[in-house]
Amino acid sequence: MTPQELKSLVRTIPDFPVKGIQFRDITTLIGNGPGFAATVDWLATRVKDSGAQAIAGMEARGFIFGAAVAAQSALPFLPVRKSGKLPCDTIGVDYALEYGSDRLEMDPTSVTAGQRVAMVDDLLATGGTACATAQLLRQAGAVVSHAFFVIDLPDLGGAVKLRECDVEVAALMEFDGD
Ligand SMILES: O=P(O)(O)OC[C@H]1O[C@H](OP(=O)(O)OP(=O)(O)O)[C@H](O)[C@@H]1O
Ligand SMILES: Nc1ncnc2[nH]cnc12
Repeated sequence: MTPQELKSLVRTIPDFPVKGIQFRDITTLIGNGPGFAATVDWLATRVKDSGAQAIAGMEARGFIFGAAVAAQSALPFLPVRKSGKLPCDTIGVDYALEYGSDRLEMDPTSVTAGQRVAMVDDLLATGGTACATAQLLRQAGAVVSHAFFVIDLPDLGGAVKLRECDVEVAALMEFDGD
């Protein structure tokens, strides 16, 4: 499937979760078997080329793609979770989103010192989630140099912000604000 065909599988819902947001919904993409497989293949190829030794995915939509890519690549998967979900001691970080704020936490012992960890998520908007995740992973001892997304919303500046945090970015498709 071409990137353009994959893009056509993403559904846009206006005014969700708040008025003025064009919500780019991957439900319809992952609901298409060949589309989901081609998306995971695209991500797995980039992860392999990056030399990553593990994949971190951000709850919740990052788990869908991150875990699939990790399993296909036979790499460890590190879940970066929303606040209060992990039963162990955690490290955490608060961050801002396109439509609010949140907190992410992880088990610091899930990373080994110097491990090269790539981030995988469904969508890059302001970059708040991915920058916060890079900060957490680095605090735990990881080397974080790459992030891979299905969707980038370039108007929101996430790729620029991530490069400022020394993270290289690649995305399968882009949506302009409209
Ligand atoms: O670049 P940013 O501005 O940080 O936005 C991108 C993040 O927003 C969405 O997650 P959300 O927090 O809505 O959670 P969900 O995956 O649980 O739906 C999306 O899955 C990314 O993780
Ligand atoms: N416009 C958007 N659509 C889907 N998920 C998002 N996460 C942040 N902004 C988003």
